Amino acid sequence: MVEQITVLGAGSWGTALAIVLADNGHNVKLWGHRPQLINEINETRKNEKYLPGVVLPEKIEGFSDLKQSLAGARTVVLAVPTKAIRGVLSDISKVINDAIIIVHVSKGIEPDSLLRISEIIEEEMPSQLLKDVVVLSGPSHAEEVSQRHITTVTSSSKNMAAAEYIQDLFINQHFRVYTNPDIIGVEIGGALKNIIALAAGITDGLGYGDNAKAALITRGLAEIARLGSKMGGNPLTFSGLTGIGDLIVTCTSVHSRNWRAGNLLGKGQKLEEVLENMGMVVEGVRTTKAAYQLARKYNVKMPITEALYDVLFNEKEPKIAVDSLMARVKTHEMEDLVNIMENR
Ligand SMILES: NC(=O)C1=CN([C@@H]2O[C@H](COP(=O)(O)OP(=O)(O)OC[C@H]3O[C@@H](n4cnc5c(N)ncnc54)[C@H](OP(=O)(O)O)[C@@H]3O)[C@@H](O)[C@H]2O)C=CC1
Ligand SMILES: O=C(CO)COP(=O)(O)O
Repeated sequence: MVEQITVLGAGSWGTALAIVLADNGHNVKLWGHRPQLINEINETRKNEKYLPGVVLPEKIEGFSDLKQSLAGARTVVLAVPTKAIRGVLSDISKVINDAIIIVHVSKGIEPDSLLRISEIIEEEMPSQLLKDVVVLSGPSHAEEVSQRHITTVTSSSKNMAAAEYIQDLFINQHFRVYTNPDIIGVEIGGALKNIIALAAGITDGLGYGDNAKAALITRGLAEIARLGSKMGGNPLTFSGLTGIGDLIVTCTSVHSRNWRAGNLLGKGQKLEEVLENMGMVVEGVRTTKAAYQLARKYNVKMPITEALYDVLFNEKEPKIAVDSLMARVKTHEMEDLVNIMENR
């Protein structure tokens, strides 16, 4: 069935997902807060800053007026950086009258409140305006999705019927969507992989090789699963697309902004300089702060996160942080896994 869907956020991911939906025959209203970018989208069928060279299908119409973009919307895809989410939700609730399904695609955790994005949505939206919250997450760089390269993601919600509805809207021959009822595990995996990608960029920037990256991916997964399971996620979710899958793609792809930011840090640039030059969101920085706080709250060992926290926020030299990780007290590789399985 052809639907009308609103995508909020005209950056790389919002625009790439609008393409998937338009390819599936849906009418897509793409909202961005900068009128100049929206004019460019409508007049040239391009979004050169975020997806250079990609031609946007005619079924995508750009809007800079939020109320107009939401008129008649039943399903709304929220594709803005996590730090913008509360503001955008508050604006949405002022301009809609009927309940909507929100599909969020952002990867982060809010520092201090330590809330996952679906929890922020439930907190911020009046309940009579919110039908369901679904998260769509997985190994999916916008650059490749916009070129119809094969991609797999996961749709998750407390309400499996809603997760399946979103699966149906997005799935096609090159964008395969699975479902998973474990929204906690899906959101935690998607958010925390950015921390490990920053660390992988740092080790690459320092000149270490593939062994270091493999170590980060596997030991990173151990600490993500350790925290995520304590928070109520299913340990098996971390071996799926939104866990190891997203870790692999983000730690190894030059498309990753988190990996690129880490790489520049490893080469000696300062954090402020790196973020200024990126021009796109690097979610892992804020999420490192949140994960550091979560590790303390849940009393979970997260050595990679803690080492990165010191590099980002305590001016620790990346090389010294790596050296201290390697000099930690020796331990049993599977200790974590045994504990996770026994605690369930
Ligand atoms: N890019 C990717 O491959 C993927 C990204 N994601 C996630 O999607 C989320 C969005 O990332 P992505 O699209 O890549 O980020 P980008 O940096 O590419 O784009 C972010 C967009 O959000 C806009 N924006 C920033 N602040 C606000 C605000 N207060 N109100 C409205 N719009 C705002 C930006 O506008 P402006 O131009 O003014 O800065 C820009 O259009 C992130 O959480 C990311 O982790 C998930 C999967 C894949
Ligand atoms: O989440 C992503 C791929 O799955 C995008 O990662 P970056 O934000 O690091 O580019």
